[in-house]
Amino acid sequence: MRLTVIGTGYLGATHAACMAELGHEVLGVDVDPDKVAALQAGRVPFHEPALPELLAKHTASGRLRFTTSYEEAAAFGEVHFICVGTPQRKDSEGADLRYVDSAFASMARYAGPDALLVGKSTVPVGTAGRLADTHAAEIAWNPEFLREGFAVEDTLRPDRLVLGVGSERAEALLRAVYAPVIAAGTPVVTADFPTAELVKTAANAFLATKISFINAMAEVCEATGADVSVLAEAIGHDDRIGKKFLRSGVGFGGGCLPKDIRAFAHRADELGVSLAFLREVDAINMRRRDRVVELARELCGGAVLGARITVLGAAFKPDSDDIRDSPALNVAARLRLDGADVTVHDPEAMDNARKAFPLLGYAVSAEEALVGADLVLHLTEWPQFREISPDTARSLVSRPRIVDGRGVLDAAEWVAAGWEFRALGRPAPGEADRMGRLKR
Ligand SMILES: NC(=O)C1=CN([C@@H]2O[C@H](COP(=O)(O)OP(=O)(O)OC[C@H]3O[C@@H](n4cnc5c(N)ncnc54)[C@H](O)[C@@H]3O)[C@@H](O)[C@H]2O)C=CC1
Ligand SMILES: O=C(O)[C@H]1O[C@H](OP(=O)(O)OP(=O)(O)OC[C@H]2O[C@@H](n3ccc(=O)[nH]c3=O)[C@H](O)[C@@H]2O)[C@H](O)[C@@H](O)[C@@H]1O
Repeated sequence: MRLTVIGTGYLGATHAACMAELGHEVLGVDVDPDKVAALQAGRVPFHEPALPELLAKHTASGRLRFTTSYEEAAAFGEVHFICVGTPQRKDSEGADLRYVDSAFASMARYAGPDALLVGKSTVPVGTAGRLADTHAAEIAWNPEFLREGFAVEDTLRPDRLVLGVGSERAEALLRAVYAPVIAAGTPVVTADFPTAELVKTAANAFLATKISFINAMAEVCEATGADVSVLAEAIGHDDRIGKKFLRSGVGFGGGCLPKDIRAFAHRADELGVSLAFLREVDAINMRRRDRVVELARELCGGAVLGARITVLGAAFKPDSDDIRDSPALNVAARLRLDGADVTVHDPEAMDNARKAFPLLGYAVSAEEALVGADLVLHLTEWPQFREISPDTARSLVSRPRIVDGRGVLDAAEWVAAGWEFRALGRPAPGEADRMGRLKR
């Protein structure tokens, strides 16, 4: 089939390359000419494992092309996937739909009567219906559940496909697009527009809630001397709870979970339904960042003014260079504001971080970042950081003090190398002998 993908960011570029991998002829469209030029040259303008190989393969074969022209896109294919951004509005918690509205309007203007416009962006419930009422072209909604860092794998082998359709023809077209994925046994859920839209926001709300649940337990652990990592493991053994998304730490960030729970709570208010608990989920999440800042102050003797602080990590999660709402950079920037001399290192997100936070210091390697540090904060769990030898690190810093904001470093190893070691939601190693006694 001949497909177009409108908006070629993290979602759209991945979707375009994966649709080519499924055997389709694909034309990607973006309003950003630099992005289009990079993609057309076979270069992915962000870090996403496995995507560069796929993009190079299909741009070289000519099966995948990119353009800035909607006119060309309308003439090219019949099914158009809309993957533009839906960031948080500047003036409220709600989603900014201007890019979605503009992409649908542009496509509807040029598209022929047989075109199917398929929304993939995450939108407030009711958006698809409103667009269907506004435009003559047929509309469908096919929300996306991929995770950054696993985007290609998640697109080619998703847990499920959700097809929000208003006609048998739309369903048949989408089933044809995804035929190889469906043939591999992927469950398909067909739904009306509002249900399809809600599946997406509900899934992200559930994931965010699970993370904040364990982080709220971390707060209770901190107040009692209990250990949240043991707690998470133990409750995770219950199949009904499961171990996934129970990693406590500095909390969730990124271009999706934070803005999606805010937009969902906002939309629910408009509908007269209370999703107030999502505001608590958000608040718990933001308190974890406060807690790291507070721990940094505590470890630096009450104030960070003048302290040299190393922040390991800038991306919102490993295997990504995405710094949107990154907990690591949020903490780093706040410490800088409090007068600390902050140096950041990240294996992939340095360019993006530098652009967004030019006042922070940056080091080309973790080792360079550690030199002379009074305090080390481990805030994005890149595998590379787990390989740092506590002994080597000890020889580089001024004062061996570390906060593990992701709960993955081996405390015993760091303590044995002479480090003062703190992790969120876990007793400091020296406190272990008080096991079984309540702190308060
Ligand atoms: N990043 C992710 O992992 C996932 C994102 N989503 C959702 O997908 C949507 C896109 O997210 P990202 O790809 O992360 O955003 P992004 O910001 O990386 O990409 C959006 C792209 O759309 C382009 N664009 C904006 N207006 C346009 C227009 N009128 N015509 C053509 N292109 C236009 C921008 O230049 C940009 O390249 C959002 O709704 C997001 O919530 C859903 C699942 C996963
Ligand atoms: O709508 C979206 O864009 C996507 O949002 C998330 O994907 P993503 O943001 O790429 O990354 P996640 O792996 O979900 O991690 C999100 C944040 O939660 C944090 N996290 C995750 C898991 C966990 O146990 N604890 C935890 O703090 C991560 O460090 C990261 O900051 C969802 O997992 C995807 O299904 C969804 O498609």
